[in-house]
Amino acid sequence: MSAPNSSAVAPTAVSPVVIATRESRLALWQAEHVRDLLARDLGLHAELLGMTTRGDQILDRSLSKVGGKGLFVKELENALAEGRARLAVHSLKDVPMDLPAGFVLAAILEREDPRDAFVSNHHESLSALPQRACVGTSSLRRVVQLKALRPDLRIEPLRGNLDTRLRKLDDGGYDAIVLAAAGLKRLGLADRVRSVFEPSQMIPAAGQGALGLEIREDDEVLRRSLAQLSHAPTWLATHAERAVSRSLGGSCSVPLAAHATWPGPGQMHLAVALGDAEHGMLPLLTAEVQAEAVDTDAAEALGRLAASHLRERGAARYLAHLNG
Ligand SMILES: NCc1[nH]cc(CCC(=O)O)c1CC(=O)O
Repeated sequence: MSAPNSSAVAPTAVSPVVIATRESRLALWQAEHVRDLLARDLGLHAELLGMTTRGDQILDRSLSKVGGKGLFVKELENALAEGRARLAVHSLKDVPMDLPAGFVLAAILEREDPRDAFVSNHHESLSALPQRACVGTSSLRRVVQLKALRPDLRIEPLRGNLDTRLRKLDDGGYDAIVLAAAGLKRLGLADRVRSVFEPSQMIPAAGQGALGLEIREDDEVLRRSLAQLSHAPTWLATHAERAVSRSLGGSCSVPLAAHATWPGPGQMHLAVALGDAEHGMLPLLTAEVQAEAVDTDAAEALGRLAASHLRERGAARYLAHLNG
């Protein structure tokens, strides 16, 4: 990593904090949202630096086959390393479990709706779909859970940004598609949601609906400022969720679901599911754990406990071919 001198400069009204962002409509909305929070809550002036990442350019192949989520993040990190930007805003679920050396998550913002949404022009819900209906999604996590709920469905790949996916539905290519509710809400598209999947039915991805603010580890001034924006319950819940994946050695080619909630004060409940990426033939493995989780260590310990339950139930069989 190069040693940019901007880390010595405290963020002030006169030196804007440059926010590196992808250029999809959702990414821009999220970066603008963070820019507005910096102004409103911290009195900091920020500007956006739009970037096209490799992940955005690859539309024809399943992302998991070409290098995964990291593709969306790496180019933004390069901008941070080179001092072209101070801050990168990410959908947390697209952020790999372990950041490269020299980078940290300075804050995680309060989570938007973490649920998956059923979107269709002719059908109200998954259970209302006719036999052998065609559902679009390229998320392995959604594929294995949809198959567990409705083995008769034909599940077809669906890639592209939110607008592209909705257009492909409207063009008649699918009876229904499944998308994150959070993205649709952020873009003012909540009216496209016919029904939401309760997390008990379709467990969301680790970090779904939350935004992560990434900076250089040595940018301590900005780190202290941004810490004020972090939402503690979301931070703890998403650290538990991400610890499941880290513990299983997961990448995005693993159809892993992890979702933490707060059933009582200080009490965290964590639901996880693991499917079979290769052929979807193995039954969905699930586990639920609950414990007090008042700090990051306890939250991550709960994540590791959930992972150990999955391992006891045979997770190795589901993961074996991934390392081959
Ligand atoms: N995988 C792409 C992605 N990354 C983040 C979101 C939006 C929701 C979020 O912030 O978690 C989406 C769209 C989707 O999954 O439908």
